Amino acid sequence: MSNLLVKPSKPDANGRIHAVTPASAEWTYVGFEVYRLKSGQSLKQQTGDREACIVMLAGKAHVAAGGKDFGIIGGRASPFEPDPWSLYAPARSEWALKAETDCEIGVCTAPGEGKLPARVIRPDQVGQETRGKGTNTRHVRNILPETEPAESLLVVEVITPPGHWSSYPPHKHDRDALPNESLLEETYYHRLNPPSGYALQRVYTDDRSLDETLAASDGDVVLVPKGYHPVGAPHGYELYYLNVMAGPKRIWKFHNDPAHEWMLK
Ligand SMILES: O=C(O)C[C@@H](O)[C@H](O)C(=O)CO
Repeated sequence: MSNLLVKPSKPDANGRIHAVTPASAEWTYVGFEVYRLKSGQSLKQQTGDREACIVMLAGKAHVAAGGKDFGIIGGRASPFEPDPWSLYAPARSEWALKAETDCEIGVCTAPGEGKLPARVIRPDQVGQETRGKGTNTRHVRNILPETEPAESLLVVEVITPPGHWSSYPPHKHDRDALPNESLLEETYYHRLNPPSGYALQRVYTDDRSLDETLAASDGDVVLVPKGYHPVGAPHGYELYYLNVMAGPKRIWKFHNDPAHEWMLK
């Protein structure tokens, strides 16, 4: 199986089903974990030299970070529902969470020094946009875009309707060459509705030294260390994904594959 496709494991004692680290992904910046917690279960982490954005994929939890109690956040029953709640925890701090209901939680991390205060990111602070035309239409929720404070993390979730494509036409961001392109590693956490479906994701470079087409099932993570990374949702299956991006500069500047850029005109 491809090294770019990461299957969920059985939940460990803390409910963790994914633990992507810079070491496991063989890259430098992005870390990503998923926890499935039972109501009443608790979680606590020191952030160390990384900042964290804890996304409530589903369920409600009582949260605290940076010595501050933020009360109960969350509420949606699944990530296919709108209105994500998240918690930002700076580097060199501690965050804690107690599940008020069964929860699914994404922990997105990237390097930081601890320059910013902890905060809750409420649904009304999340910019929503619909991108594309026809079967390229998809719905984007900008949880932590470059216009909002963080040191290196970028976090976004996307709903791709059945039969549609997203991250399309194919684009890449793998060269530290601003103002034309930025270098950002990226993870995709895929969920399918209904869960028996799969998404198809291709990851490829111009010279095709990397060219893989992956079938991502519900709960899989796809790693995008470099290259173009379009995604298709087959007929009958709605696709949700959570993207985490980070690199040397906190700017999302992508480059479209010239072979397919014509469709934007
Ligand atoms: O517009 C989309 O379809 C989402 C993508 O931009 C996705 O967030 C991504 O690939 C970021 O590089």
